[in-house]
Amino acid sequence: MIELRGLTKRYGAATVVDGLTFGVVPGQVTGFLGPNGAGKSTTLRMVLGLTRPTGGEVLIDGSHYRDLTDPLRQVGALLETRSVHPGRSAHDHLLCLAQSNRIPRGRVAEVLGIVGLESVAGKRAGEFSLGMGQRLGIAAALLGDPPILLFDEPVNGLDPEGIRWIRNLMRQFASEGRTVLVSSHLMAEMALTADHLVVIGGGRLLADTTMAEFTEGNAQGFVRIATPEPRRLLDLLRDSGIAVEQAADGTLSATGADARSISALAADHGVPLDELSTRSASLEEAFMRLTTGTAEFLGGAESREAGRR
Ligand SMILES: Nc1ncnc2c1ncn2[C@@H]1O[C@H](COP(=O)(O)OP(=O)(O)OP(=O)(O)O)[C@@H](O)[C@H]1O
Repeated sequence: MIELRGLTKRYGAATVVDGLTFGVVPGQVTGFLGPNGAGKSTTLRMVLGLTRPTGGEVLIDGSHYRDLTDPLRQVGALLETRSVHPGRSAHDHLLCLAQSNRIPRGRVAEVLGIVGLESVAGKRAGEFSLGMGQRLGIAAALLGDPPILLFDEPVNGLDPEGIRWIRNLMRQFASEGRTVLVSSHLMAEMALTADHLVVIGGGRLLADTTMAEFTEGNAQGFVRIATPEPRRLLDLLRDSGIAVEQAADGTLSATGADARSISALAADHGVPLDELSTRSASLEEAFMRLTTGTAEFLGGAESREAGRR
């Protein structure tokens, strides 16, 4: 169990983690989601005692990280920036870690097996692909067979096969009763991996909910309408109490009414329709709505848009 209580980090005038309070429980995958720069890595580094909080605290099974008697056996972590000596083989890297943490050397072969690196155990880590490097990082996190595992953006840059492998591994760890906290900036990925969701933006807690609740509350349907008379139909829909927005391409999106009643309304007023289709909003859109304005780095048009806000 990990408990964050009012966890805060300031760098100069910037508050990058702002009073975070939430718990991460065993037996499930908790997704830690937020746009780039939201403060996820800083939070995870504070959990691991690598960055000192400005305020608040983190408890790991009731203790601060620095007070853990055998940290590698209690918490395993895969961070974004890893330090592996490029000239050292995967096997030797793990052996070195095991020896300095009083972990039996037999465990090295076990973890190499779990992550599927046995056949390249003698190869220099500097020659590893990104996916193999991730596997090695996970092997290191597993060395002490810890009940708590943290993963910072573990699927970044991986191919679909690698992503699926990591996803299954997380689920397996959770089913073994471990506490699994995994950060990501990809909602769709979290939807496939996490049971519980903690969303942050601008260092603040935006949501702490089960994945099921988030999906139910946000995967709201809407009706997309294309018409040569969008302005007229927009007014008609609004006058009937139907919430409707017009997109940049001129199409309308209506919520709170089904396609049949919109079609009837348009027919009654002689408004021609080119398209009428029922769509479901993606979780990615719900995530964007939740975090809009908090993202530090958005691409292209979105970034300029955010800059104007
Ligand atoms: N050592 C530091 N000194 C000053 N600012 C920092 C430091 N470390 C992080 N920051 C800032 O803190 C903010 C949060 O960064 P952090 O890496 O925790 O976010 P993140 O959610 O993990 O983002 P990403 O997905 O891009 O890794 C950013 O604005 C970053 O520039």
